[in-house]
Amino acid sequence: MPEYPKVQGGGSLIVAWQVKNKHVLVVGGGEVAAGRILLALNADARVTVVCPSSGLNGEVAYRVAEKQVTHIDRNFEPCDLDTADMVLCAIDDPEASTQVWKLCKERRIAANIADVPPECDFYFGSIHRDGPLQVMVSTNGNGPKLASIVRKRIAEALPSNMGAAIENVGKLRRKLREVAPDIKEGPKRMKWMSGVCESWSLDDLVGMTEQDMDGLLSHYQSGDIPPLLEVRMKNL
Ligand SMILES: C[C@@]1(CC(=O)O)C2=NC(=C\c3[nH]c(c(CCC(=O)O)c3CC(=O)O)Cc3[nH]c(c(CC(=O)O)c3CCC(=O)O)/C=C3\N/C(=C\2)[C@@H](CCC(=O)O)[C@]3(C)CC(=O)O)/[C@H]1CCC(=O)O
Ligand SMILES: NC(=O)c1ccc[n+]([C@@H]2O[C@H](COP(=O)([O-])OP(=O)(O)OC[C@H]3O[C@@H](n4cnc5c(N)ncnc54)[C@H](O)[C@@H]3O)[C@@H](O)[C@H]2O)c1
Repeated sequence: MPEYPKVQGGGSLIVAWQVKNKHVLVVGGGEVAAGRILLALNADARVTVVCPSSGLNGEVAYRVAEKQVTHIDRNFEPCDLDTADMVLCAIDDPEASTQVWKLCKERRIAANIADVPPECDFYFGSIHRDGPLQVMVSTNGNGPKLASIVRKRIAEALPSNMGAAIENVGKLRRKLREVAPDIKEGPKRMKWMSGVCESWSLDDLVGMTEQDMDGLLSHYQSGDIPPLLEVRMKNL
């Protein structure tokens, strides 16, 4: 019998949820809401905030004034859910937030009620961001402060050019798909791309210019992965 991975229940399904152009409703306009709004905007969501103007904190008021978010100037009403794909609730009124949660469940809308784990379809985590790189730490409700401490340790351990390297690899992968668009090339493309990531250093990946990429890609057909210096010599 082969050894298969052991199931470790009690975790979360960690995914990178694509909310680009989806409607995210944020209920409340305080400090926690400000954090949720930024995270949703960073993921290119269309954000609506429902909260009386008098309750908006400085950051949320700024995003309203800059038209980064749509603002509904009153307390939450059930009709606010009509266009929502996701709801993030961060209000200081437990009864009202339980009401928001119940309505979301009736309508099967994914929701997070800040600080109320039984009223969350998903938890937030502590996030490190560096360009296209995102690292999220979750302690699955056990210790949010520790999540933040672990996230800082991970971030300190990462090279400072990691995000830039990933950005360049993204460019190279898109170019590779132009050079070898055939769906049947999938396995060859993937093997070659993994080889580049493994054999080139982070500094090579960061320093790779458009010309270097084209030079490297000219070796794709043969399957070779020459070092960066060799690619540059050929370009001379
Ligand atoms: C990670 C982070 C993301 C974010 O919210 O953006 C986040 N909480 C953060 C901070 C934080 N929250 C709290 C403290 C005080 C110290 C402490 O209690 O540790 C601190 C520390 C601080 O403020 O520095 C209080 C707290 N939080 C929850 C409860 C209710 C409960 O536990 O029952 C209570 C009240 C407990 C009580 O009354 O005693 C619940 C949740 N908080 C979560 C996420 C989800 C689980 C995440 C996980 O387990 O990994 C979950 C389940 C639901 C959710 O809200 O999504 C963010 C750090 C971001 C960063 O700094 O990087
Ligand atoms: N998960 C976390 O990291 C975390 C951290 C701190 C606090 N919290 C929780 O998040 C909630 C909000 O915290 P905060 O510090 O942002 O509070 P806050 O007092 O700064 O903000 C509360 C906001 O809710 C608005 N509001 C109240 N009732 C409303 C309603 N019915 N409709 C629309 N808006 C309404 C208020 O006008 C205000 O803008 C609290 O329940 C708190 O326990 C979570």
